[in-house]
Amino acid sequence: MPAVYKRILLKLSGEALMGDAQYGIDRTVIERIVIEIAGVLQLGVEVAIVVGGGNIFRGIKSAGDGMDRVTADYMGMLATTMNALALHDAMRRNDVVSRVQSALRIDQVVEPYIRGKALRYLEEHKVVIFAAGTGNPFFTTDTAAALRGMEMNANIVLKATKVDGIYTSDPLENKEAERFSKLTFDEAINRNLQVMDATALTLCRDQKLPINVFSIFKTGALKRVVLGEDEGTLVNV
Ligand SMILES: Nc1ncnc2c1ncn2[C@@H]1O[C@H](COP(=O)(O)OP(=O)(O)OP(=O)(O)O)[C@@H](O)[C@H]1O
Ligand SMILES: O=c1ccn([C@@H]2O[C@H](COP(=O)(O)O)[C@@H](O)[C@H]2O)c(=O)[nH]1
Repeated sequence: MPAVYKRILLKLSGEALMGDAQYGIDRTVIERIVIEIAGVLQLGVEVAIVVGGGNIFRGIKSAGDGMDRVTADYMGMLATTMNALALHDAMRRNDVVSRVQSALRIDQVVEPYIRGKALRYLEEHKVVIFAAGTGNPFFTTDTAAALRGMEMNANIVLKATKVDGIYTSDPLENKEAERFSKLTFDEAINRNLQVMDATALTLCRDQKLPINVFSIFKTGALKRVVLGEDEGTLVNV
């Protein structure tokens, strides 16, 4: 069966990378994610990735603890860069060719974000991992995923997270919550469902870029989404 999307922007939650631990990166989890990604590359799909940083550092929490918000946000963006490097390394070990581009300049470590170069890598079927979010404080990696998704002319943003879709309320806190299989952007925004930030949803709505929220822990789920099967929650106009 052919893939229904030629190019995807995969948003990987930082928290998903820590598995059952309280923080950091679980090597087994990251290896499993790389194998799932390799599966969709085999279908000929071009893969761009934005990785979160919640497993290492979340700016808004530290700002709440008294730290300067902008400083905390820069630390958060650096945390996403650590995750990007870990992912890049796991890909190398599994013979998946990838490149990391950072929205903040740290040239000795990774190359800077250059749109044309990223597009070329994707055309060459190299995975491009975008680090440091948007490069601006007061944003999130969900918004970076929407932004890079649009810049890369991706067909869809796939939010890979710990839960298998969007629910009426957080399923990790409310066992009675029910999953939506489809939602419009307006429904997702107006219901304030908290699974993705409103800036990201609004950007995707305005550019008519669909989103699918699915579980990265469910084996084969990424492939099923790419094949257009009923998996996770699809948000569309
Ligand atoms: N209505 C809802 N439906 C589904 N999940 C929800 C909902 N409300 C809150 N959540 C929570 O949102 C989480 C998804 O966000 P995620 O952990 O991917 O955060 P993130 O900030 O994008 O990632 P990171 O860990 O990189 O900071 C889910 O794990 C779930 O617990
Ligand atoms: O564009 C961006 C992206 C992220 N940040 C900061 O990084 C952390 C981690 O990102 P998550 O999306 O929460 O995984 C975030 O809390 C921000 O502090 C940013 O400032 N700008």
